Amino acid sequence: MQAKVGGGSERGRPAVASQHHDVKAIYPTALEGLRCPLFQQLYPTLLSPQTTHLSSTFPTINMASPKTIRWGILATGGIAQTFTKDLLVDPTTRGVKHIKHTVVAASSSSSQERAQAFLKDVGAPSDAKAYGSYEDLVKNPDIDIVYIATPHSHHYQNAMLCLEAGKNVLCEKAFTVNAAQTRALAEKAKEKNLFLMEAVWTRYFPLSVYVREQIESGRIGPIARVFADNSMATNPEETWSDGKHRMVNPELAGGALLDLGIYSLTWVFQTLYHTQPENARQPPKVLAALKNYEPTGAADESSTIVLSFPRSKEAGGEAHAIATTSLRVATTPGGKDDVPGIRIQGPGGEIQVFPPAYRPTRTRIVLKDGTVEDKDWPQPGPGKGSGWRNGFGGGSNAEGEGHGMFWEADEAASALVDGRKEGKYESLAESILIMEVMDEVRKQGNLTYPDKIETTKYPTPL
Ligand SMILES: NC(=O)C1=CN([C@@H]2O[C@H](COP(=O)(O)OP(=O)(O)OC[C@H]3O[C@@H](n4cnc5c(N)ncnc54)[C@H](OP(=O)(O)O)[C@@H]3O)[C@@H](O)[C@H]2O)C=CC1
Ligand SMILES: O=C1OC[C@@H](O)[C@H](O)[C@H]1O
Repeated sequence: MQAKVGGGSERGRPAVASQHHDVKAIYPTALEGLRCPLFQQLYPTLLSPQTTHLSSTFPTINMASPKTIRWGILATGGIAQTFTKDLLVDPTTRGVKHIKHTVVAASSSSSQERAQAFLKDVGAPSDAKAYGSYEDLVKNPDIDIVYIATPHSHHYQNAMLCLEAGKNVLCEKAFTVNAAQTRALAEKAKEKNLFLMEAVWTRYFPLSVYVREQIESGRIGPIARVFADNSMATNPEETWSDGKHRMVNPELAGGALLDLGIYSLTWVFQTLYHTQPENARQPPKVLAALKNYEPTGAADESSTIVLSFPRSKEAGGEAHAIATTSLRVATTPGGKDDVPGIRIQGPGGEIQVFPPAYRPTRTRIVLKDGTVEDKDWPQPGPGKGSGWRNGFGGGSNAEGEGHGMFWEADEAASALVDGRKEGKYESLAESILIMEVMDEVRKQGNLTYPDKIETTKYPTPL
């Protein structure tokens, strides 16, 4: 039996970006919405029958004007370009009306000219400031939040610089080189009362929200096992023959694990860990095999991780996962998305997510009774998209799509508006736990990076 269901979009039909039900059809005005039975039951005294305008009840809420969040961009490389172009896509194209984003500054450690050229390339407002150092960027008083897009090796020092200067931070994955560094950043953010989030963009996709909801609804039963692969056949000796690229260079915390394996672990954690009630979440036991990339000595070319999550009997008992990553072999050798790199299995069936694991646009649910539900999750966009193309692993945006980095930016901006200090789909504690798992994998595989990038001493020149 083949079924097509709502949310996402059915194969071959136009995109439906939002997961929300059509509340407007039921409650045509916000005031009527607040008079619904559930709201009345929860807040019986908030609205009197005489209330005719929301402004009399919530004088500070102006529903007509979105709050604009002012971003500073730290570094001007590949992903900084993609992120910033996505950031500047009008949020209403994805149904987001309560916030807007603007770019007020960018900085490059190479030169001020490079930062200026970056701002022009991404289409930033003409009055955005260009800086030739990260230190100058964080002094700008008009920045609400800094997006950090340097190699992993530099995240700790760069994020500390921002937090010390009183800036909120969205920092690219992998958060840091090790768990001790993420812990130190989390403590600093707490001390300074600042927002801090790891930019694991995939967690914020409507597709990920849907997968977690399917698990939480219990329709395939308690999840017993997850397979998650994020691998690319890159031919590293040829592509990065001088060994200096961040993917293979130990000085830049190179290797598959921190760059690609983080997504395999993201899928394991967001399905097996994050879907559990908070008080039931327990760290997994970890067994790992790591193959070193010989030409540069200290960077993994492949890592394979077996995880065992303790669970109560009522919650289905111990659950297992296998997370894999490689720079040598691919999840889908032909570059097509025909192999489900992610399989989330319960006694009632399985949820499959098709590659790439970091930017999937297709899911399939296969139930025990033979039901198959396919869905497409195209990224909404401005009609132009960010123009992203993956230089070494294949893959690109479909015509007219955004890249999808705006979802995490929306979450960071919403958190600033709400006064929250962490991302809602991955807390700092969960980021730290995932870093601990990666520490353990490196320990079992004898992989260490140079002291200057493993240290928590700040400042340390790199
Ligand atoms: N979420 C996602 O989909 C992706 C995330 N990433 C993450 O983003 C980060 C950056 O990756 P990517 O943009 O591909 O990398 P790039 O090499 O393209 O850019 C990194 C930038 O960091 C700055 N930088 C500062 N110090 C150094 C240094 N010693 N060596 C190299 N660059 C330096 C440079 O900018 P400047 O000269 O302006 O200072 C450089 O352009 C990584 O942590 C990676 O994991 C990467 C790709 C996709
Ligand atoms: O985050 C990422 O996703 C896409 C990959 O191409 C890239 O190497 C990685 O950093």
